[in-house]
Formats: sequence, C-alpha cells, structure tokens
Amino acid sequence: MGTALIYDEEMTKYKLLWVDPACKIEVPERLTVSHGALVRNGLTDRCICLPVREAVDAEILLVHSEEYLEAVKQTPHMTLEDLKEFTLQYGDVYFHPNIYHCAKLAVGSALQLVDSVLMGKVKNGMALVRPPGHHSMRSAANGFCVFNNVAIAAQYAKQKYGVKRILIVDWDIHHGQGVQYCFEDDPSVLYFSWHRYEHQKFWPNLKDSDYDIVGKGEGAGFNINVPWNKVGMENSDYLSVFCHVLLPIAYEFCPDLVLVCAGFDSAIGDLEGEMCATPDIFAHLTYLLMNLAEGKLCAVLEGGYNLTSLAQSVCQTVQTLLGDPLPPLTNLTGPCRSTLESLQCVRAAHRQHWSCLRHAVDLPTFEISTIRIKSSGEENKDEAEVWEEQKSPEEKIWPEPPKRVSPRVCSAVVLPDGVVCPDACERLSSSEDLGPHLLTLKKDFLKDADDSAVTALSRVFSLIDKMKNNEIRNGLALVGDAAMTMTCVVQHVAAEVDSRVFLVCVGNGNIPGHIIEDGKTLVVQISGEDTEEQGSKYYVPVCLKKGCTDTSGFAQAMFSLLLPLGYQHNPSLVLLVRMPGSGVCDIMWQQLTALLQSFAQGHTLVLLQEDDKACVGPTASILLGNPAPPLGQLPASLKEDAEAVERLRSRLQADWNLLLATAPENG
Ligand SMILES: COCC(O)(O)CCCCCNCCCN
Ligand SMILES: [Zn+2]
Repeated sequence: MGTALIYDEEMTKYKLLWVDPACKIEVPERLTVSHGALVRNGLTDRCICLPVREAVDAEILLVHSEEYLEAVKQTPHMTLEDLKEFTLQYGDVYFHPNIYHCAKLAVGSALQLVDSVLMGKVKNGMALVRPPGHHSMRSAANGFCVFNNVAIAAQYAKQKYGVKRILIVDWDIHHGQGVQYCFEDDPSVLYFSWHRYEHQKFWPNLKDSDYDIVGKGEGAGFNINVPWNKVGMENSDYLSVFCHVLLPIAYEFCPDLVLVCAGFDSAIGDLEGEMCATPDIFAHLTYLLMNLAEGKLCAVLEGGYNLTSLAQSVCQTVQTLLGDPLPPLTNLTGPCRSTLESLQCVRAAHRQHWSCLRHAVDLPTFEISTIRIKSSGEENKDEAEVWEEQKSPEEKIWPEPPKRVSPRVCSAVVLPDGVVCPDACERLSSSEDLGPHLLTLKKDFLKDADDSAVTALSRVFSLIDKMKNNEIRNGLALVGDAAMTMTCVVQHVAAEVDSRVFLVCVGNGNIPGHIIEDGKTLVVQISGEDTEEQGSKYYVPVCLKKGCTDTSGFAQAMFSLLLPLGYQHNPSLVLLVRMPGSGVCDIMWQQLTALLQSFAQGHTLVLLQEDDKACVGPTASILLGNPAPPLGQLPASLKEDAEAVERLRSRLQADWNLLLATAPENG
C-alpha cells in the first residue's frame, strides 16, 4: 500500500491584507515551497495524490459551535474593514474573503486522508494544508487557525469508523491548546504536545500548557505537555523526549490510529521556534511512530515559517512515509539540563497514570515552577538587556539533509536448501568463491565445522558486503549455529576501519569478551539469565525475571535502553540475533526488528537458528518495510525488571547520556 499526498493550490489563495506583525509570517508560499520541494525531489510521483474536498457543516460541528461556524460563514461577504473588525475578537489570526473556503478545504483534506487510511486504500499519508488548525477552539479562531483540522479528523474517525483509541502527536513548536481543550476529558484520544514555553513567557502564555496539566476526569493522563523552557533545543532533546516519554506511553496506550499535528517551526532556522533540531530529525520522529497502529499514520501540516527548513522537513517526513531508509543522525550530544528538568517533571506528573513510568521515575526534588511574568520585570531591566531581547535571532545555517537512497534490493536472504525464500526477498546464491578472509577464519573459528557451515558463513559475509555497498538494505540468514556466526560476523566487520556494530542479542548465550574490547561493537543482550556479569560500557546485559516472554519488560528495555544506546552508538551495521529458545513472542520480535531499522540506514542483518525457521516469514515481512502488528495494551512490567533496567541506565548514563531522564541533583 502506498502513501497519500493531499494538496491543492486553492489553499494558497488567501493572505494577510493589512499590517499585523504577529501574522505576517503565515504566507501562501509556505504551501508552494513545500509542495514544490516534494515535486523537485520526485516524491509527489511516488505518492498517491488524492483530491481535496470541502468539509461540510456537520463535520466542522464535530468540534466547533454553531454560532462560531455561522459567524465565519459571513466572512466571504465582508468588506476589508468588516474583516479587520471581525478579526479583532480573536488573537493572532487574520481573516480574508477566501479563508473560509480554504479552511473548509483544510478540514476536508484531513478527512480525505483519514478516509483513505482507515479504508485501507493507503498505508499512511500527509496533507499539506493552510490555514493550520491546532490553536482554534470550539468558538474561537486563534494563532492563524480557523477550524481545528486534526481535532475534527479525530472526532470524525471515532464517529465514522468507531476507532477506539487515537494518538495525536503535535511536534509543532507551539502548544495546540485547541486540541488539548477538545479532548482533555476524553480517554480515547491521547494528545501529546511539546512546545516552546520559557516558563509561560512564550505565546500563548498559558498555564494550561505546563507539564502538570494531564487531562481531567476520565481523561486524566491522556494529555501530555512537554514544555521547552529554553530555546536552542537539538536533535538529542527531541529524541530523548520520544524515548523516555512519548514512545513508552504510546505503546502502553496502543492506538488504532496516529494523527500528527506536523508543524515544522520546531526545526532550525525558524524564528518562531528558535530551536536547533535539523530537518532530518523529522525522518526519525515519523519513523518512530510508524510501528504504532500498524502504520496507520496521518500527518497534517500545522506551522513552519522558515521556507527552507520547512521544505526540507516536509520532504524528510514524506520520504519516511514512503519507506525510504532513514538518514544517520550524527553528533547526538545528549539532552540539555533544561530538557532533563522537563523530562523529570513530565514523567513524575504522569507516573500515576502510566504503568511504564510507575517504577522508573523518581520525583523531582525541584519544582520548575512557572515563573509568573513579573509585571514589574520590564521596568527594572537596563537598556542593554531590553535591546538584547529585541535583537533578531542570528541567521542559522545547517547542512542540507543527506540523500536517502533506497538500494535496488531491499531484503536478501541466506537459507538452507529446502527452506522457501519469502516473497519479495532475494536469495543469495553461493556463487562467490570462499574469499581469502574465510580461509583465515576457517583456521580460527571453523576448523571443525563442516562445509555447509563454511558456505553459509561465506554467504553471510557477502550479505554484509552488499549492505556496505548499499546494494541491499538488509539481510536475514538462517544458520546452523547463530552464536558462532554472530562471533564471526562481528570479527569480520570490526576489521573494517570505520565500522561500528550494534549487536542486539535476544535470548541466552555467551557473548565472547574479545568482541567488545575495541569499542566498535556495542552489545545489548536481553535474556532471562541472571548473569552475575555486571556488563561494561559496551556490554549491556538486560535480565528479565520472566525472560523474553515478558512483553512489558521487553518493551521497557527497548525504549529506555536500546533506542537511546543505538542512536548514540550510531552503528554502520545492526546485527540482530535470535538465540534458540529465547521465548520472545513473534510480535515483540517484529517490533524490535522494525525499531532497529532506525539505525545504520536500515542495514540490519538478522541471524536465526535453523530450528527457528518459522520466524523467517514474520521477520522478512518487517525487513521488507511492512509495519509490525500491535503488541496490545501493555500491563505494568515487573517491579524488579523495571528496577533492573533503571540500575543499568544509571550505571551507563555517564557514558551514554541519551539514557538520562532526570536532572542531576547538583546546582
Ligand atoms: C497552528 O498554527 C501553527 C502555529 O502553531 O505555528 C501558529 C503559531 C501562531 C503564533 C502567533 N505568534 C504570536 C506572537 C505574539 N507576539
Ligand atoms: Zn507553530
């Protein structure tokens, strides 16, 4: 199934008709440059372009009041003066004779997207719309928004398709208070928003945007606010919030549909956000949401005002929806202190609502209380300081996002004769002779192995070489001895100059010490075996009380350990090994296989033991880019497992600071 793209140039046909500094950034070019970049990068040709339609009254009334809709209906016939007058009753928004028409198209676009995804016509999609929506409220326009496109889409999905649980992720740099108010007492819609806040000093200056606003009544816990109290946030800050807040809760919630308020003013270069995250971060944020709801994801454009970073961010998002390999994220320096304070406060505020946070969170010893805007504040500032604040933020520059090339072959497999090659996979023949490296290895490792083992290993090595040359994206091998093959592979790859292996070993089995000496291989082993082994910087033994059958414990280790470690190690190859008798369930295995494709541009090599041949099909399905099935709503993990993971994190976080989720005690 493909990716839908919804866009119509009609939505460019309204603009600000008078002087208003707060609104001048919301220009028609936002849509034309975004769509133009998609065309230029050949992405529109790869999408299924769906027509827009106008929303009808009944759809708009799913969220808005009749009196508000009636009032907006009058605007097409208004004179310029009437429009100005009409606008005064709302904040930071403007009206135009054609904006009502465009607002109906923006809602209609979001609904077309929901229809095509929920009817199974497409896998996922994006709607490029304006006016945006997430600030508009039941009876008020606000922040460039007239109708709340995504909130209406959520109500529409519930009403028309009986969708039980919807996750809304709002990565726009402003708080979508309109969405929050719409669903604050509704446990079927989990709303997550991060937003520039600066202790309530940033627009819209609401106490309601702070981390301790978690929803009301039945909806308590289903509203997550992550305030950014400083500007200049980077890729590490965004990733740590996904790993330590959004993903654990989202998997526990187990949504049937994911809607994204895709605002790109959270990218570098945007003068509203003043953040430093680069456009390629949206490739990863999108991907990390694509294994929820079996990939049913609808992204709807919200903000984004730097036309260069907006266009690049939109392309990064659509390329990921299309299934292209993810770009490597380099120099992840870890979250800043302000982020750690926000992380700790948000996790503490939600610990009573989400079992994934219950054992894992220590309460903040500080309160990053909202520093009320001191009315006297301005007077006692000296001249220079006031000037300093008005100085426009310096022009930011950033590298063009790297090209993301899909290899000719997605998945290549090495299977014993007699095992059927899964559809759409390419079987690797053993045409290659036994390369010279093998003969040495034969001496070292395989002296007593039979020829079939040597042949299999030579084919596995050629899988790796083809990944290195980007001829194939990923590979799967069914071998006689997974542990031995794993050791040989690590040895083989570690011999390369700038190679780094991320070895994820599921199940019991001995990891030879020498493969982690050179710091090029990071090993995470998830098993049920309580090795006395304390582990080291490069060897992370996760021991689950009930072993790998415990989905909650496994999921917790995946998000709060495996993801941060993988991102920071930034490997050139991911080696995923399923040891015999691991007990891991297929769906958990598939979720893990999917998640690991965030790294190494998708160059994942999966090793299965021969008697696990039943896993070949399910594993190949994920390697080919199909979404992993849902794990179901996750119960609490065992207390001792959560504590074990926490002990590991606190031991490792000095070396791997993406693991951090609390602010250090000292000042
Ligand atoms: C959903 O719309 C997308 C958006 O969130 O980017 C809208 C931002 C409105 C920003 C208004 N600035 C007011 C400045 C007052 N001194
Ligand atoms: Zn915004």
